[in-house]
Amino acid sequence: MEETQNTVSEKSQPKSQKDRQVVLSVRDLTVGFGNNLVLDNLNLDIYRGEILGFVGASGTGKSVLMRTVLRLLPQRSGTIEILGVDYDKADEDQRIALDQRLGVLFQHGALFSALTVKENIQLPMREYLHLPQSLMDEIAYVKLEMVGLPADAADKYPSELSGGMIKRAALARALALDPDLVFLDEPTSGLDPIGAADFDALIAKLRDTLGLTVYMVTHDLDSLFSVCDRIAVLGQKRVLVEGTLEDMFAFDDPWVQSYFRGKRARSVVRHDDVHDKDQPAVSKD
Ligand SMILES: Nc1ncnc2c1ncn2[C@@H]1O[C@H](COP(=O)(O)OP(=O)(O)OP(=O)(O)O)[C@@H](O)[C@H]1O
Repeated sequence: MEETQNTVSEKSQPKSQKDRQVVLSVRDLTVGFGNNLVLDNLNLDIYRGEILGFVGASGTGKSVLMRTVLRLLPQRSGTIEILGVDYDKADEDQRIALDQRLGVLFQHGALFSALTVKENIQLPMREYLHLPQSLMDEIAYVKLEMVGLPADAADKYPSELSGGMIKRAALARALALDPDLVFLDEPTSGLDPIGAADFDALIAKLRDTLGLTVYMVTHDLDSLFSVCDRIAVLGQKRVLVEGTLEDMFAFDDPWVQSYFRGKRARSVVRHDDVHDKDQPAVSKD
């Protein structure tokens, strides 16, 4: 990241980070709609195996960035490299191969209501792979188990599931092709605190066991404080700051300060861990 981006300097990052593999690299990305410039020369890196929490005030462009990275929206300028592939320069075969290495959990799950859970999970397999039905069934049951859903959820329709089950079923679909990089758009929104904490724990477990890299757009302070390795804040049409929670606490910006040091944040941070009165420590419980 260039220093002009106001990112945390390399000195304050863990030393090993410099050697880590960049899985997603966004450079000088500009996206807009008519006169509405949403992202202006934005830069962002995500490293292999990390859970990156992406935050920002409502309407700053978090969804626009995610959708642009997923090629669902066009960019005006800039480059996006995922797993070493620049989609704009890639040929058809490279694009298809890249698409299979990405998993997406859209906000509210976005399951097809006319399909059962099993059929939803099998959609990516049908699109990209030519497998016998019996094998696709087997894989679907493995994915269900992976996300903590019972086998009998397979034949249910989305309308028969609770909000938490829909998120898990959508996650199972996102994992259908064993992706390297998973995009989660507000995965815990609409869940009660216990359901949200369980979902966070599931994401951390999947990252640990499958070696996933996770890009998580979230407003959930509990998620940021409990499972995210790094945080990036979107503001003023670019990444204002990226780094650890301590970097967020130290960053001099009114929105960042009120978000990470506000009343809501203070209720999540464990006060008995506070090292000094200006620098609250963070609970990882
Ligand atoms: N398809 C589109 N056409 C025109 N403008 C759009 C489109 N999608 C998003 N925008 C605009 O881009 C800006 C950023 O929207 P976006 O949905 O990315 O915000 P966000 O940070 O995800 O907000 P929230 O946290 O509320 O979900 C808004 O001004 C929005 O109106």
